[in-house]
Parts: sequence; C-alpha cells; structure tokens
Amino acid sequence: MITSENISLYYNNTEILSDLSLHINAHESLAIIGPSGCGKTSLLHIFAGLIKPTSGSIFVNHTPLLKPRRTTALISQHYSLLPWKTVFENICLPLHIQKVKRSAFDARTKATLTMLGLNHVKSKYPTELSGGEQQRVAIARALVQTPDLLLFDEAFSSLDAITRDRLQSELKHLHQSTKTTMIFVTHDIEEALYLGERILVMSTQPGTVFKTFVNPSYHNPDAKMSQGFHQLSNQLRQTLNEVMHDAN
Ligand SMILES: Nc1ncnc2c1ncn2[C@@H]1O[C@H](COP(=O)(O)OP(=O)(O)OP(=O)(O)O)[C@@H](O)[C@H]1O
Repeated sequence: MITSENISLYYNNTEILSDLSLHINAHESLAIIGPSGCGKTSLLHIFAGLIKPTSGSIFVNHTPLLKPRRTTALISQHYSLLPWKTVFENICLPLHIQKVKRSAFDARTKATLTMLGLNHVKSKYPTELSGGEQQRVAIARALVQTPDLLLFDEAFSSLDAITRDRLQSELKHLHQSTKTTMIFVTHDIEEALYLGERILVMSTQPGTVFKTFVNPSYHNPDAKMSQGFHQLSNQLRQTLNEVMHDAN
C-alpha cells in the first residue's frame, strides 16, 4: 500500500528524517513508536501527503504520492470538530463538502453513528460530549468517507485509561472487520502492542527505522493477558533503551 524509498526530511537546515525506507502492506496495522522529536508526526504527515520529503520517493498503491488523497484520513489528539455543528452534522461534513447526494450521505452517516455507538448523542454539540465521545465522533467523521488508509497521531493520549481501552478495542475490531490499512503513532508500548500487527521502532533524530517487530499476539483476543504480549513488551522497552543509548 505505502512504500517510502530512502526519504529524508529537513526543516531549515536540520535533518529530521534520514534515509527512511519502509513498506506497509494493504490491510496491515502498523504501530510506530520512538523517542520524542524523532519525526513520527512528520512521517505520518508525509504518508498523508501533507508534506513532501526533501529527498526520496513515496508511493501509495504504486503511484507517487504528490498531494493528499481523498481516501486517507488523519486523526490526531485534537479532535478538530466544529463546535457550532451537531455530532450528526460534524460527521457528514466531509460528504457535504464532496457534494455526495443527501439521500446517500444520510444513510452512510446513520450507519457510521451506529457502528461507533453515537446514536444517543447525534443531536448534541461537541462541547456537550466527553473526550472519549469527541474522539469517537472524529473517528466517525474519518470513517464516513470510507477511507482505505487511517493514520492516527497519538489519538488516544489525552483520554482516560478506561475510555482509551474501549476505543482501542473498537478500533482493533474495526481493523479486523474492514481491513482498512491503519498506522498508529504512539508513545505507549502497550498501545503499540495491542494495535500493531507490526511495530516500528524509530531512532532518535534524524529519525529512521531502528527495528521492526512482528507482533504474534495481535490476533489473540486476550492479547493483553498473553505471555507473548509481555515478552514483546519487555523487548520493546529494551529496544527503546538501546535507541536512547545509541544516541548518547
Ligand atoms: N513545521 C516545522 N518547522 C520546523 N521544525 C519542525 C516543524 N515541525 C516539526 N519540527 C521539528 O521536527 C522534529 C520532529 O518533530 P515531530 O513532531 O515529527 O516529532 P515526533 O517524533 O512526532 O515528536 P513527539 O513524539 O514529541 O510528538 C522536532 O525537532 C520538531 O521540533
């Protein structure tokens, strides 16, 4: 689905990403973890087509990525909902902008509201919702466009532990049922392990691939309780220590 070939990124004269090559398969769920400032958000913005690498190439479905795609959705920790619009209106906004017919977008919006358990708040305004509900609305607004690529930038970091657990499990279910390609940037090792079929550990700035891990417990319904989960969690912790050690 996405291939980056030897990409580098400079801001002013500072090298942020260096010679980064990576392939993400269609339907894969990849978690990206790494030290603060190593360029995770910048890499996600490159995948979204929002910024161009200074050198190297980036392809989505074998086509050079030159601008944002309509079927890529980026979800960050700032929900970016319009406060003067209801939940229903916020969710159908992208369809409205794309001039999808009212009859078609009503049905799609209703189906998405049901999928994310938001029917009871559909007439409320964002300020009347909890953080978890607002994040669910942001996810619904992304899903209503039936994206083939979902990018999450620390999307759950400001949520309480119970809401985060619930949303993580909803997303995992969504990934397993829709097979949308998903990329999660996170600081949280447990989140990376729960949501990533594969986990990419980045080096310190300038960021590049330090190591990737295949996650054997991803498809285990009780992943968080499994021995494999705890073993890989320790391995990831150790690898992040190595990353920091290499930088000193
Ligand atoms: N628009 C910009 N102009 C100049 N420098 C920038 C810009 N955006 C990001 N940077 C710098 O690029 C580096 C990487 O930032 P980025 O947000 O991609 O890292 P990150 O790994 O996501 O960080 P964190 O984990 O702390 O969120 C940082 O040093 C940051 O200060």
